[in-house]
Amino acid sequence: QDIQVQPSPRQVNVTGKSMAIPVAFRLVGEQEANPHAITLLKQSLGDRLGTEGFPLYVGEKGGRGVRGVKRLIPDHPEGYYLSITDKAIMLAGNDERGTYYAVRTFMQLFHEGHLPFVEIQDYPDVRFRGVVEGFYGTPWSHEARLRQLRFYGENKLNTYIYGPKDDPYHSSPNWRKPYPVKEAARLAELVKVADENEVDFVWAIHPGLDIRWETSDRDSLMAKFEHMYDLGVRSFAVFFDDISGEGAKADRQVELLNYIDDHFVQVKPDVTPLIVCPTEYNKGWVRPESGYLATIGEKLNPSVEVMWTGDRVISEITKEGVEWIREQIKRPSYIWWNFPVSDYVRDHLLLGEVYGNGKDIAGSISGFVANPMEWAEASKLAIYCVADYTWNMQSYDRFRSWHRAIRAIMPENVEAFTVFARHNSDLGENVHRFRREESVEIQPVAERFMKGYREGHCDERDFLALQDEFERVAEAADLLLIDRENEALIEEITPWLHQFKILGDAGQEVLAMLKAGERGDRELFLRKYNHVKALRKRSYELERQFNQNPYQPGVKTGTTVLQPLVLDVFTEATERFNRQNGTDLPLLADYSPCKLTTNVPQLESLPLQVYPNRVHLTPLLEVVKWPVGGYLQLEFDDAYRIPGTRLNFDVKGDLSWGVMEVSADGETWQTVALTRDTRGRLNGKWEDAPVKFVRFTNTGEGEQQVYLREFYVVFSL
Ligand SMILES: C=CCNC1=N[C@@H]2[C@@H](O)[C@H](O)[C@@H](CO)O[C@@H]2S1
Repeated sequence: QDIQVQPSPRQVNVTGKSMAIPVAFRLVGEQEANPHAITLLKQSLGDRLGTEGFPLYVGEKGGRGVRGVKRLIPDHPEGYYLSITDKAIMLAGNDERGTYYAVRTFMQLFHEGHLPFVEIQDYPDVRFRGVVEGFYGTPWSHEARLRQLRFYGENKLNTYIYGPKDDPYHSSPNWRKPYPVKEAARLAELVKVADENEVDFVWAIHPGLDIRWETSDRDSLMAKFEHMYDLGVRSFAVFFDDISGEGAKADRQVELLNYIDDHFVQVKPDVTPLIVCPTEYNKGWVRPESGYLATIGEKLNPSVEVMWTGDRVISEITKEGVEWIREQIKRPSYIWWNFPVSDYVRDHLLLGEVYGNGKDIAGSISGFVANPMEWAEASKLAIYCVADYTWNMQSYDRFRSWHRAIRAIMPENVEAFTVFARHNSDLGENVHRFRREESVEIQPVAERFMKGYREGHCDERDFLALQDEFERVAEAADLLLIDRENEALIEEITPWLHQFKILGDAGQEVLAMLKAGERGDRELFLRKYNHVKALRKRSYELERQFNQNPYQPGVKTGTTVLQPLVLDVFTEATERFNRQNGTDLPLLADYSPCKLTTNVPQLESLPLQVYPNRVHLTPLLEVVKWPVGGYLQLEFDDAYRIPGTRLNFDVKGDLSWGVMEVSADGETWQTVALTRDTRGRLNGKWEDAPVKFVRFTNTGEGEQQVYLREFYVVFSL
């Protein structure tokens, strides 16, 4: 039988034979072996484990128990040798963590009451593997973190980096302060559970927003690290990302990091290498003239790990890309992979396969950690696949891994969760232009069917296939809504499950409406027409009710294939009905009264949030570099009054370099006076003749670095 072990082991030799699981095991090596490995064994074997019975040897290279197989143990960090024969079981680690991983693998080999005779030699491709809780948005809860750490133990991930942007003790204003008692106790518990699961708990600090390059702040940072050390933390990181101004200076950063390395990390006996998240953390943001990366490469202690997100903020990691950055920073990079993070597309769930990263990058990276969604349980799908990919890249198979992840996370509802995940994986339009495949199997059917329908014929086979898919969508939503095996996951995705149910119903009904139209059954057509409109309205209301955040409020599902199909069929069938019957039933307008044009590179594909009388620009998390002459322009489909407009760039000082103007024709422009309110936001309004254009331009002397915190325009006829 083929051995199903997660992550996929490197070298497996099976003999095809197996034995019944012994009723008792004689454990050899308990005193010397990694105690967490022993604890795990006891948990899984229970009272079968004792001093009599089938010999079970456990221990690290050099230990008495595993003396005989010393040369079979892979000489790599966290490597292990495992063998099961009719004589004995051997679980031998190259180091303590290797022994723990040998036990993790051993536990997966019990199935159908048999133990296969097998020999495994295994070790990971990537040294540091895991997750960085580094997203904007609601930080994970304490319980969610505890579940994550146990999940990492099961999947041989050895790193969890704590760096939630919205934790005020990680970032400004309280990075200088110790945690309050309650939070401190919870962090101490996380460190303990991480340890039990052989996970390095890395505590990160994000001081760059307001750090002053003086000894007082340096001492504050050192004191905070001492405070975290006292809580049990043995791994540390400093994040200098998403900042501008003083905090972004490379030589200052390097001076501080080397000081921390020399006076803290290197002097404590048990602290792992310091990790830094640089300000220029992707190739798209590198300014050769700034010499930032050169300073890092030449002056930063070689023992410090440097994080990197790839060619862009959100990007696939390629061999060429990691070799380029390795040249710049004079060391392997520690990849911060921005997937499945969704803090820039918060109305979407990213449940698709993990793909696009090179299988040949292991030699040029020291770490690979995934930045997840604020939905901890839902992120486990991608995290499971990252565990498989980073442990054994060459054997990684994106579909096999994704399918096994679903089985691991929702064993009671594999089919339903597969349908749900299949149609909730793309991001839709977004400022980073990062997209993922979605609804891959049904997409060609939908495209072919719609093309044929527009040409006047309705392919019966495709019709039935689409109807079947929408039925499966509706079934999956209901099955998952009542699922009790993973309540934390269902709680996270419930808004999307309701939306998914509506989508399944709407799809079936719009196809029934099409059929009624084909048969000339007016009465039935109108019934279906009204039902689909009702479903669309329910969907719209659901969007207004759940997941309200200032960035991408709402609940999107099936946005790449299924939703557009429902809209296309509805529009086509309704237009036909109107022509045949001389009626003018309204279509489901998805038009937008406003479009954005800009010459500021980072704003190019910025989605707009359009409401009945307001249009919002999606706020950005990163620093926006606004060049001289850079403008951002909204063009409306009609002339409107502008009773209010607001912008907030979160910059100190005044905004004398910028001007807001309106125009009726795009030729002649009038300036809109802006007044600053108590929270530093600039407000304006235009009450004269209605206008079609609103724009904001940098008319100053130099490039400006701003945060696009808020920019909206209220318009009314
Ligand atoms: C290597 C450093 C990466 N630092 C980053 N900080 C930001 C993260 O906090 C965001 O979650 C992520 C996605 O919006 O974008 C950049 S990535």
